[in-house]
Amino acid sequence: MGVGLALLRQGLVFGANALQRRLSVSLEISNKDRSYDWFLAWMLHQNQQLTPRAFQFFRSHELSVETTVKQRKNGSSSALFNLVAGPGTHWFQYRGAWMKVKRERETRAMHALGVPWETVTLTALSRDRALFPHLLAEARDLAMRDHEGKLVIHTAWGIEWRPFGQPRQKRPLHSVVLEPGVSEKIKTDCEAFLERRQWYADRGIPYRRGYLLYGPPGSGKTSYIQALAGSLSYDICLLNLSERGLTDDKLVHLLSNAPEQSFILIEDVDAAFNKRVQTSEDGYQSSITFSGFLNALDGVASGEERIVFMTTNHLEKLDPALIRPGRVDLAQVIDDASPRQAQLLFTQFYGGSHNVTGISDSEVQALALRLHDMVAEEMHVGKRVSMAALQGHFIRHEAQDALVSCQKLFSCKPVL
Ligand SMILES: Nc1ncnc2c1ncn2[C@@H]1O[C@H](COP(=O)(O)OP(=O)(O)OP(=O)(O)O)[C@@H](O)[C@H]1O
Repeated sequence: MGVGLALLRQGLVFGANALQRRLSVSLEISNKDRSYDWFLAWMLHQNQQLTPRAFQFFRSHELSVETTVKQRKNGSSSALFNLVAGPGTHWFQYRGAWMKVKRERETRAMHALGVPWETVTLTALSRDRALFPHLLAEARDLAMRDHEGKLVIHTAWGIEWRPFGQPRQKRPLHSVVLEPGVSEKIKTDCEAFLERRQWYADRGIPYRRGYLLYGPPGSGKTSYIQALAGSLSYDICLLNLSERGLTDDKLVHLLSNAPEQSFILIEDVDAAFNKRVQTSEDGYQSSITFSGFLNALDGVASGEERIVFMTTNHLEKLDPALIRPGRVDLAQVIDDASPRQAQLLFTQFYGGSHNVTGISDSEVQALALRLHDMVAEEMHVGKRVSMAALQGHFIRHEAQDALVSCQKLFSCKPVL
């Protein structure tokens, strides 16, 4: 009797397993893969839409919170709390099939950035294998739709690039006021490069272009690069050379595996390689070497497109090896406010549709002209002001008052 029952039990277990194998398909997605974030965002989206027949969560008791901070136009911000399926088991229905989501977190092993490894295992109670590609394609399309018309900033995650934060509203290129012709020069160069892929291939020249924007802090270097990326529908890959754990090998990998249609942005490149030894402010010496960095910039000769933007406040500190043609093809100074730039920034700020001060546009123009003359006079005696300082000043003052207290913003600075 006992033997019979044991056999029956074993038979049932075997049968149930066989049935499960035949009637269900499973898919494992780890947070090493890009589709992991897409899938979680898709789950969240479905949960918010709550289209009961297409998608339905069993009332789950294991939740995680995802907080998104949204900046409003008036500068204030609000936080949205979204409850997503946390580690544990959840069920939902997709295209008529029940699906089990098992989200697991590995607590012992951590990712280099202190993020635990995670996996979600999806098991569909259906024999239809096409469900997963459908679901993943939906999740990817949703993520792409979210990014459409927006600027995505990626940062390095170990040897991978991952989107950092929410996609941002693109900044119009004209809102970064540079000296006449400078923006056009850089944009035209970049566009000409993008049209010459075949030209490079025919001559066996690696298809890459390097830009260096140099000048004092707050002159608009970063803002311009981001606005340019947005105007060309490119993303930004922000590379921090001082990051702990970054090695020469990882750098080569990151530079050769940047997402398509993206600029690689390396800020303050002088700080990273002062005197060819790489140190950060707290004295930490990373394992990247200067020659390793140059090799990574050169990369292996390949047809892959690569556009690198570097910025610095101190051109004189850069090693000539770094700024030779091939590594830096176009170097452009982006300086403190010129009289013309200050005038334009003023009219952009207070004039046209932004005119909420009640003064006429011609009065705004007249004030802008006075600012133009003030900047010219100050420059004459060796005093200058950054565009960032002017912007900050305009934010705090009405058009009529802006000029009164403007003078104290100027300080003596060496001319580049
Ligand atoms: N030329 C400019 N036109 C419009 N706004 C500007 C300009 N320059 C700076 N700003 C404003 O000042 C702020 C700082 O600018 P940004 O970070 O681009 O300067 P930066 O040159 O990259 O500075 P740093 O060298 O310190 O990194 C931004 O909010 C930007 O809007």
